[in-house]
Amino acid sequence: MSITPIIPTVTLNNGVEIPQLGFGVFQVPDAETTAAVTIALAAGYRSIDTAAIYGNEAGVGRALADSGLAREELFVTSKVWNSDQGYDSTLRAFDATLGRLGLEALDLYLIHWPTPQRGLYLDTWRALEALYAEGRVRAIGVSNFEPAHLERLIAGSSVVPAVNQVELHPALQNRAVVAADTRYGIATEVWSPLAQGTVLDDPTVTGIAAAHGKTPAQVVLRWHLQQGRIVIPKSVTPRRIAENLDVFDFELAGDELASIDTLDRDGRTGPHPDEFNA
Ligand SMILES: NC(=O)C1=CN([C@@H]2O[C@H](COP(=O)(O)OP(=O)(O)OC[C@H]3O[C@@H](n4cnc5c(N)ncnc54)[C@H](OP(=O)(O)O)[C@@H]3O)[C@@H](O)[C@H]2O)C=CC1
Ligand SMILES: O=C(O)C(=O)[C@@H](O)[C@H](O)C(=O)CO
Repeated sequence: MSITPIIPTVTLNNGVEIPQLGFGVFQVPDAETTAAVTIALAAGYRSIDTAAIYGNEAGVGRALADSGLAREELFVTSKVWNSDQGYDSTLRAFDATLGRLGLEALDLYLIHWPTPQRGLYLDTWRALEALYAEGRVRAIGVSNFEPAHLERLIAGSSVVPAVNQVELHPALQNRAVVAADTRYGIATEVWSPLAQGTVLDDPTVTGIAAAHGKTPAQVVLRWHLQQGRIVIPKSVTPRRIAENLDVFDFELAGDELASIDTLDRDGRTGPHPDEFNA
């Protein structure tokens, strides 16, 4: 008999609690998203990370509606895409996102990328602040914000982001961003926590996995969790969806965490936020 794990939560800077482990759906076609999210919810995930640009908010919404789970049991995140930045266009994008998801409110809404060349992330943030003030979203945050972007945002606004969702895994530990998040009281949420699978054959990781009778993916997720980070691994493979949740029955020792720390090598899988201007 499988037991549904209890997923710990992280308390955000406005008191809202977010599950520390959620389910990401980047690169999952809309038609396949309902099945993947349904499997994830049945396995015990309660937090789903999507974005307008993923084109699968409707698929997520169908799975949420069919799940039979009460709305307050779920934590749903989406993001405003770069081309929708700006005050009015962000408000319109948010309405469209809610419509596709079939929800009345979001749990977390993020600015997807700063795209600093546009010069619009402050206007975009003001729209998120308005949505937050109206109670249409329980927490607002950013994604892919470097320390300088955070500094400018916080200096020019009244709500400190609750979350900064950034690329982080053993090969790209993004220490300066984590330090800035901590300094400002922002929770770091990790995208590509498994580096899209590319760190799973590293001998340090496989050695620790063998010692614990766990998989490399479970070891990498545990490394994140024990450092307080929020993770949103993606999989469309039922066995892996369950595997990635089965990480609450073992603990890495301090020297094991430290040996994974040594794998940092600027191994970015995505674009640098200062350069990404799509
Ligand atoms: N804010 C942002 O800019 C970004 C946000 N994200 C968010 O973060 C989420 C996670 O990041 P993502 O880039 O998808 O990458 P992940 O690091 O979660 O890796 C996903 C890849 O790893 C494979 N995988 C998953 N679990 C296992 C396992 N247990 N063993 C072996 N392989 C495994 C998956 O394969 P398979 O599916 O075939 O099982 C898939 O190829 C996204 O889905 C999205 O929600 C991602 C990128 C950017
Ligand atoms: O997955 C995301 O959330 C992203 O923003 C990126 O992966 C982006 O869409 C991209 O494809 C960059 O090359």
